[in-house]
Amino acid sequence: MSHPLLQPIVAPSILSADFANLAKECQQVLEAGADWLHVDIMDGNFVDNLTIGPPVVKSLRKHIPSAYFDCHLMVKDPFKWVKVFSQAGASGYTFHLEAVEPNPNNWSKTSPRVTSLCEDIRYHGMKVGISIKPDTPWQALESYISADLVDVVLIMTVQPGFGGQKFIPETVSKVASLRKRFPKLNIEVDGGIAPDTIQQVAKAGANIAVAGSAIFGSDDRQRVISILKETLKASN
Ligand SMILES: O=C(CO)[C@@H](O)[C@H](O)COP(=O)(O)O
Repeated sequence: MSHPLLQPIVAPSILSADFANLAKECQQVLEAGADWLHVDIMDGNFVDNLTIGPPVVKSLRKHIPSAYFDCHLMVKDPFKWVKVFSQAGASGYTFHLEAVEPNPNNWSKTSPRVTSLCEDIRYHGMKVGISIKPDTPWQALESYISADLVDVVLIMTVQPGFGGQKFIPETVSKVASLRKRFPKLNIEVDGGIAPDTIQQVAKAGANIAVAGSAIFGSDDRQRVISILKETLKASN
């Protein structure tokens, strides 16, 4: 039952939207062709920034009942928020491997904590995502994907914490290795994704692109979304 989503998807990161007009901004990018809304949840602990919490997702869900809210939890304790985000209306719940298993020496093993978190997310009716930072090897995810515990893998192409950073090209080889190993896996990339960087990640095998500043900072959001989508389509 995993990987039912595999298709080109563009997910604007609402972190770069005008928060005072958030519902309108979300509706506008969806009308401009976006597939998902990417919601960056930061707790000022796992990363040095504080952003959106469950009440915001709940309000947005009320205004936009049909949207796919792709929630990216950059938080120290992702176990704590599963139920509350599910009740708020999150569609996908992506946590960081490094938050659950901070010791790199354990990344070659299967962590029962990671397994049980994946199961809990599914139990609460959300798609399961695991994210890794730029320096974390893709192999750390291998056993969870093989065990069919994961719907989406989120490869950070910048250090998590802030929008508007420069894309890290060294992350592209991780996408390529994952695609080679798992031809049907949903691979999402996030950070510095724009019309001038999408080509390399799409060619490497990413099928889901998150973009914040490139979309919300543009005068022609529809055009940016279309370039990202067409580039993903051409490579998938
Ligand atoms: O998760 C994060 C940052 O931690 C991202 O979702 C960024 O918010 C994407 O923003 P851009 O790099 O596209 O501006």
